[in-house]
Amino acid sequence: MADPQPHTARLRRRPHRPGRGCAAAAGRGTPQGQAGAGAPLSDARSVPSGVRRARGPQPGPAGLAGAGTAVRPAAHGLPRRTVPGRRRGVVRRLPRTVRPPVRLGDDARPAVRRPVRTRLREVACGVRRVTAANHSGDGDTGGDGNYGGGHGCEPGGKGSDAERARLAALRDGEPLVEFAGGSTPYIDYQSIDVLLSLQQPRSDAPAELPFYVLGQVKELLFKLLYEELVRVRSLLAEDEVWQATWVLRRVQREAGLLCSTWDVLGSLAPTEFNAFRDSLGQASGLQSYMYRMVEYVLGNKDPRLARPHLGVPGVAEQVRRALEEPSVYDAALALLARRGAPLPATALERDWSQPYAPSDAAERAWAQVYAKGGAPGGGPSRPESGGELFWLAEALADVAEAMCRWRSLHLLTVERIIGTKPGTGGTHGVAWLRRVSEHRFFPDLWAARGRL
Ligand code: HEM
Ligand SMILES: N[C@@H](CC(=O)c1ccccc1NC=O)C(=O)O
Repeated sequence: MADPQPHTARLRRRPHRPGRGCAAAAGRGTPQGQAGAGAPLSDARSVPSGVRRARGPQPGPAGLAGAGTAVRPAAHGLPRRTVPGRRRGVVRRLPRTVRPPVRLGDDARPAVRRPVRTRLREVACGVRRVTAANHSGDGDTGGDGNYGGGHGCEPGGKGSDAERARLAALRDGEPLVEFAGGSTPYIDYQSIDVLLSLQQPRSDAPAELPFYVLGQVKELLFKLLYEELVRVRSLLAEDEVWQATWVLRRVQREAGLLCSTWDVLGSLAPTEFNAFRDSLGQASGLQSYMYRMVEYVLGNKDPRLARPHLGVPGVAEQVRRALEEPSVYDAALALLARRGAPLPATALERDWSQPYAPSDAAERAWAQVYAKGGAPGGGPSRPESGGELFWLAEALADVAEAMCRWRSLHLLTVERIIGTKPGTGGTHGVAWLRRVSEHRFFPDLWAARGRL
């Protein structure tokens, strides 16, 4: 069987040695003592290879809560206060030093909203919760049905069908337009003001805003994918195969959404991108911890790529957990074993933080699933005949394919924009992306095709 995981296999043959060699970040800042040619820039602050020694405090709240609570250090490779630009001096904004958390405790709900910056600062200090509804519902609007109290429908609280029906009838279907407390329920629900304060391009180049916003959109989708996949893993562990399959159906669509963002980025002319590329310094999507966590939960475990995150308080713990926990694929294999597939212990009890080695037994097990699950004529069988594993296999294949598409589109778009130039993250660019896009999530599931 051809090795479907050239990347991880290569890593096994040639272990990473910190501080050796030099990155190929030709002309872009100061390389920081990287692994061999084409290896990405990572935090070279003497974190040894492996992931067991995280640096800094690690609050490590459950799930993703607390992600991004860190007060950020200066961007690598760039002076903290000035960002070199190509046109018109181009220093418009300073790098942010404060980020809001994703979720904090359910406390401290001030009745009046303060400016976003103040709130961000409070949030960063853990004083308040970003998503807390700030209305107390105390400003009665005098019976016109607008929020403000007296209707039992608190802006920050729960509504109900009956409540909404009463309100719509009372106002003859006119929208609610007055809200007490200096905010709207919409802002309060999704922290829209905070969200929309987080776009801070570093140059005046017109194409930087679309690049910036699309980058943020992708991060949100990575986060969503990660959370959904963690749920899939739990459902598989609980033998809730149909429910897991149902969530995977949605995950495929979410990954499709991720793919369509390349339509927009692909419209950037090389010259448009070059107009702000220097402002990026050594920042690279390769340093996306949310993406790394998605790769890990899907089962592509490469401990070396956790390293950039190990010095980031609040992030290190999450990345480490994603690396060390079983993946969705590990959970699927355990399920197959519980259903009688003869899988070796090496596939079922192993160090989850290490790359998965494709297995002939697993390949045969998936082939069995297709053989059993397929109705006469090759169609899917009915659930009661054990066909749920067939549906699961195809849902997993859908997600694997969607993620491969995302990577291929990335590769294609990058080739179109920067050609053969090195990446900002220290790699040879397209050559790195080509190699990582060869990886197949759930490799035995792909290999099983050759047996059917
Ligand atoms: C459109 C302009 C973009 C270019 C030219 C570009 C280029 C590159 C390059 C050259 C790499 C290899 C690492 C390096 O040396 O930097 C890379 C990696 C990566 N980029 Fe992009 N990228 C772009 C947009 C994005 C966007 C919008 C995202 C999504 C947030 C993204 C996510 C990633 C990820 C996750 C990796 C790591 C892939 C892996 O190692 O598995 N990139 N990119
Ligand atoms: N690696 C890219 C830059 C890049 O991907 C990037 C840089 C800063 C912030 C986000 C980035 N990518 C994903 O959103 C490059 O070589 O130009």
